[in-house]
Amino acid sequence: MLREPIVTIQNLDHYFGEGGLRKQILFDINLEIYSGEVIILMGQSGSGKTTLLTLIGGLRSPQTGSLQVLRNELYGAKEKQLVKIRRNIGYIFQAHNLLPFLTACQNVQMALELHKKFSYQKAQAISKAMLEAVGLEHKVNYYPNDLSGGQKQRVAIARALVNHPQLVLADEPTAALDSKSGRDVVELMQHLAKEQGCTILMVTHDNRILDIADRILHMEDGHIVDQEVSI
Ligand SMILES: Nc1ncnc2c1ncn2[C@@H]1O[C@H](COP(=O)(O)OP(=O)(O)OP(=O)(O)O)[C@@H](O)[C@H]1O
Repeated sequence: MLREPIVTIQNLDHYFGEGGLRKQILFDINLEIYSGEVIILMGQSGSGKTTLLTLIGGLRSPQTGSLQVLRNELYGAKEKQLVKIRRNIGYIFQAHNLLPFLTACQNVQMALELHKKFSYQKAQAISKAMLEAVGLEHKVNYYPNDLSGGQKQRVAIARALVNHPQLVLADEPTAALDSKSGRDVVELMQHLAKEQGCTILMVTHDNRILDIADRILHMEDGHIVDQEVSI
């Protein structure tokens, strides 16, 4: 069976700054990511991992080359198109970015309501089910400040996956967690992603979770220098 890439990157460079301060950050990135893959992106601080992740996520615009995500070309795309593509991507960041004045359930529900396809009651039921899937059925009405770091990150995972996105981008999702919670959180992401058939691209410095990846990409000074495929 021919696998179709859901991300195709060709000759992508990226620069920050203007005039004399202009600095090249990414150099001729070429990459294909396939449906259902779990990919880990590693590399030293400043090597360009987050820049690449935010480009793929439509959070900044490509300046050169070609970047296709979920069959859309992002190079030259208008803000409106980028917003539409972002709705099909789940984001998980190091800081969970939960809204402190909303309960766990309301935080998840908010992501669903952006799609406006469900009634309030239906959205609430789906959000509760998602929190149950991440093992937080007893915490649905808790506020983020009353949850542990690992629990907050689980809520963030529930929020990222509740819309069944085809692509999940995670930037150091375990950085704020102890090793046991970190491991639990990525195993949960991997399990839910395989269940939903979505692709995960995760930036991490955490050597303890490398075994969950199908492929590991190494970045150095803005270049992808090496790829390892897990057996
Ligand atoms: N908005 C920006 N303006 C100017 N320079 C930036 C900007 N964002 C990132 N950079 C620079 O681009 C380079 C790559 O940053 P990036 O955050 O992509 O690296 P990273 O590999 O994710 O690093 P880390 O592991 O520390 O998060 C760094 O030198 C950084 O200082």
